Amino acid sequence: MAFGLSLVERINRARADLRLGVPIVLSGPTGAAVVMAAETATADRLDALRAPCLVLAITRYRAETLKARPYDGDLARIIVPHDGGLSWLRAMADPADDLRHPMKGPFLCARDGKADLHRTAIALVKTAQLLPAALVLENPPAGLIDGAELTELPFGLLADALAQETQLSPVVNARLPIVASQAGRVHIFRPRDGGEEHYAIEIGQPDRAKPVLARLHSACFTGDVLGSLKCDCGPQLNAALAQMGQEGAGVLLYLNQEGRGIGLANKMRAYSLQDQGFDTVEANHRLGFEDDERDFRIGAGLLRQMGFAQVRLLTNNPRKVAMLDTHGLKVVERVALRVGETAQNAHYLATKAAKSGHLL
Ligand SMILES: Nc1nc2c(ncn2[C@@H]2O[C@H](COP(=O)(O)OP(=O)(O)OP(=O)(O)O)[C@@H](O)[C@H]2O)c(=O)[nH]1
Ligand SMILES: [Zn+2]
Repeated sequence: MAFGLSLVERINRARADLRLGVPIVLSGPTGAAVVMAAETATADRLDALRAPCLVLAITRYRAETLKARPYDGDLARIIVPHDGGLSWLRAMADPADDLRHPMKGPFLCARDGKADLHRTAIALVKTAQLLPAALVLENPPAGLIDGAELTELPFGLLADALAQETQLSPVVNARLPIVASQAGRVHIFRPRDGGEEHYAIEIGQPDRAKPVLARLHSACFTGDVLGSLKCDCGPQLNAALAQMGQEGAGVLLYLNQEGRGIGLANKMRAYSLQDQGFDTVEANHRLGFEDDERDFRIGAGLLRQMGFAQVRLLTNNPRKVAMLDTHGLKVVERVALRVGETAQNAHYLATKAAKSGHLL
């Protein structure tokens, strides 16, 4: 069975399928369910799935915006109406036109039976960085999936597998002199689950026996690369590296968790909603996401793997401090990082302080 796929490998295949618009199958002892991401569904595949019990699973945040009943607490199961076509589906998943077409209901929401399968379907779609909305057809007719060669996942093992801490392996490291320091070194780490690679920029040779000046920086293409004035990421990145350069030692983790973990496409959807007047937290919620979808365990794991046990953490985000503390890193000091305030990001920073607990 050398070529038999492990669960992690199958989950990754499923993720790629969902991005392609290909359905996947979740199977358990009581039967199977077909799952397809709303964002990438095609008209013919939606028609193939059509049945009276076809459900669109969305998170409670999206349900609140749509005024649908989240009977399952954290999610709602909306029965797909018989005339609900692709444009209905897209409008349910994507809030871009909510303001132009505010009333999409009334909706019929399922409340019988369990929602575990739907919860897992949404979690899978999220990890594919698609809009968090999934079509779920339980007990599909045999003819629909037989011979279709769809990726099949054992439903019972999925929730645990998805919640597991990402294991990262070092790939390579090489010297990289940068403006902040001649003694820079970039390390590349690759997750064993086929997900995003993450990077560590080590400045100097930090003493592993002492607290290291550290930053967990989340990727921000718009801020780090383009010099966006909507956030403070670019100046924070440069200021953190500059301080490490001045002190002669430090480590900056560049975590590929763009858009607080929702991916660049979804972040730009959030920006488009911000253009309609919503703040950064409201925009995430209207899309159906939590305000922060990042897994900070990745940063903790990387620091531990690099031999660090204590940090002086450059951040204004108390959640980062708390997460490191609970995952084996002692934060001996929080070092404030307040740079890059502009007229354009004042509201964004104020929202993070008011709603996400950021320290001023
Ligand atoms: N979803 C979403 N993500 C955003 C928005 N603005 C910036 N980001 C992302 O937010 C992340 C910024 O994270 P960090 O720089 O770690 O900031 P933080 O959590 O405020 O913590 P500190 O900077 O350490 O204080 C990056 O991944 C950005 O891409 C936004 O309006 N919506
Ligand atoms: Zn940014």
